[in-house]
Amino acid sequence: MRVKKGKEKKTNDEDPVRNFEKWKKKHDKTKKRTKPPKKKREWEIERENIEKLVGRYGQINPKEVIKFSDFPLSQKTLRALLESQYRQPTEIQKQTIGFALQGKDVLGAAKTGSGKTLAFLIPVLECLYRQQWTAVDGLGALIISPTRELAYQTFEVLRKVGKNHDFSAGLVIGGKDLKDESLKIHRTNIIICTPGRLLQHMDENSSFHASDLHMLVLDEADRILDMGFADTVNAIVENLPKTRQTLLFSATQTKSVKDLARLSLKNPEYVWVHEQAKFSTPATLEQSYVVCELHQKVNMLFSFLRSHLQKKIIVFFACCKEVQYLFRVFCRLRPGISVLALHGKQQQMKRVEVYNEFVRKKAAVLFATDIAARGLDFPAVNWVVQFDCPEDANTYIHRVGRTARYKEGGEALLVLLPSEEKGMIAQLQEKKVPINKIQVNPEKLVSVQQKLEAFLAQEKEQKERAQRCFVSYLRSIYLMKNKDVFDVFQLKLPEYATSLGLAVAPRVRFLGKAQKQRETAAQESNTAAESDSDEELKSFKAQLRGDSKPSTQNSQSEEEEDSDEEEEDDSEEEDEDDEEEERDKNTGGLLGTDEEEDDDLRDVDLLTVKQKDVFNVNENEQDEKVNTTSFLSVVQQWPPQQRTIVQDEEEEEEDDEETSGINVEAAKERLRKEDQEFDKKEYTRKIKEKHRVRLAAFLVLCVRADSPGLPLITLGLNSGGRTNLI
Ligand SMILES: Nc1ncnc2c1ncn2[C@@H]1O[C@H](COP(=O)(O)OP(=O)(O)OP(=O)(O)O)[C@@H](O)[C@H]1O
Repeated sequence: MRVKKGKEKKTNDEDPVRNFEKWKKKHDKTKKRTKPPKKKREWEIERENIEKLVGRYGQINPKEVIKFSDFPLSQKTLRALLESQYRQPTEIQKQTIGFALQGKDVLGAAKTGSGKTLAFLIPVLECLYRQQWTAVDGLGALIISPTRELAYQTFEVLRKVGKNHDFSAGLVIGGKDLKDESLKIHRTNIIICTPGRLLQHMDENSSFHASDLHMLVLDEADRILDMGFADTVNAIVENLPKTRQTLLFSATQTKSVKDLARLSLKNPEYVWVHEQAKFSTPATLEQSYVVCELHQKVNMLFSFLRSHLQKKIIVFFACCKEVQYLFRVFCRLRPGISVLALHGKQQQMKRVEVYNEFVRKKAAVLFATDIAARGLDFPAVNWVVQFDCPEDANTYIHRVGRTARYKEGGEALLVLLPSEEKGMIAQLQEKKVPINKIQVNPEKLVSVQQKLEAFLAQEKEQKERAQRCFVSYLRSIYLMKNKDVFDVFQLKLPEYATSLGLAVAPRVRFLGKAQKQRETAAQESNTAAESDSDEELKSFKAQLRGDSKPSTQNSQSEEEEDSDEEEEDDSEEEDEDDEEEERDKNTGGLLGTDEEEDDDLRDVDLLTVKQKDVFNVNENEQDEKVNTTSFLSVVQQWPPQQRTIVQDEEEEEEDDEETSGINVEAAKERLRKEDQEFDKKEYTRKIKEKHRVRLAAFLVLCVRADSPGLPLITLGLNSGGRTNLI
């Protein structure tokens, strides 16, 4: 058996064909083992992915896009969008992202709240991703925002949607040591900045260079221009490489936006999403206006807040001093809802704090100047109340744009003086804003004047604030360009002063001067009409007439004079703002809960709305007429007969306690005397204060130079969204 086996084996080994087959098999195996298929490196895969994406750019058809994933976007961006709950692009995003990916310049205009921020952030991220941009490549994209708040907000969105990328991003908005910022800027890939600060870096920071910049974004271009940054932006644009791509976004199409577009864009694609739209404001926004005498406005606002305790409301005012004063007194009046204030005289950190607090709160009222009007995205705002008439229809549109954002519903109430109604409504009509006239139920109107008088009698500082509020409001009206809407001489000043709690209207020097100029001009124009034969004299008088109008220059000098004074107490006021808010948190803000049940009922009650379709939008509602007479005949009474009606008993008692020790008539008399003395003392005080403030400002500057501030927060947008302060 053994021999046989051995024999067989021998025979096999000797077969050359078999041996060759065996050898070949063995050799092949070895070969495979020694040379595994080549694994592609990460950057190669990325490059292939990029090539595939770019290959699809030409086929983008906005009409076929439903989800973000229908765009050829990187996985890193798509994942972040999904994680941030952005699934379907809005119209402006659908229509602009394709062009921007293809490398075209874009001029995009769309209603407020329509999603313009993502329309430029996605292309920015994709542009740098395509270039495989890294930290060492420096500045690749620049986003210019009109205000610090908007820059901050855009930065927050960028952190969300860019978290899977490895780019660094920085916020350059001023307020911090330039040198410190300079060191970080050149290592930052995406900079979000305000125009003034950026130009300062370009001018003063030798290490700043933007020679490799790929993309420039001008966000809220209309606002940038309105704020007087046209020259600054032009100077910035001149310093940037011509090869860059530029995206310009605006909520409104004005002539100056088109001028800027001509200067900064090359053969742009114009995307005007709502051009054909019937209305220029979101369809989900319900808009109304009410005509109210100036001296009833504070009462009206208080009554409004009392009937909307569970809502999130923004109230827009004409000037900072008005916000400062009314914020304080409203905190003390305890409307039953948390009151916050946001205005330009607050320091940056404070503004960010207030912004975040209002974002967090479910029900609160934010008193704000137009600083909050554009671009700021506060979630779930139910109401926008325009306590003071906006400068123009565009400002109106921006203000109301703080509510009814991204398919949400919202309501807007515009408060107009009788003298403002005709001019402003005509403007809104022209701008395709559907707005209905409504009226306030006079029975539900609560008068707070006695309480204000009592506050002012108790605190001299409060009285001075009321006086500054009075003067500042008049100045803001006086400075308005559109005299068809804003006529300061039609305002009833004594009544207005009383409505703020002042016994006597403060003297307003610029109004006195303007009044004299008006009279002179009127006389001269009469004389001119009589002597129309003398051409030379006529033109001279025409010149005089021109001079006599309240010119901006004149008013500016007044403004400067007063602004010195205004700045005096800023830091002081801010501290007090904090204190007052603290007090509010502990008191007034808590009152809301009791009122929850009948909130909606009162809402209906105060605005017993006899809606009138001013633009004949709803033809079948035409028979509902507005009846303003009953309301006005009651509310114009003086002294006011009404006392607070909408109050719970507990509070009524508390209020009585608060005011019971005060004889209001005696207090008024005392105030009157004080006011007489006030004018005399004012001049001396101002001079002293100016010296004090200059010294204080100098000290503050010295301190600030050492203290850390917000502005340059350079963040790595790397995976996990870690925040790296560099
Ligand atoms: N595709 C989307 N899906 C869901 N929500 C979105 C989308 N795009 C934007 N939003 C949300 O809509 C709101 C408005 O967006 P954004 O602030 O970009 O509007 P905007 O057009 O810039 O407004 P404004 O002109 O007032 O600045 C934001 O809360 C944003 O998170």
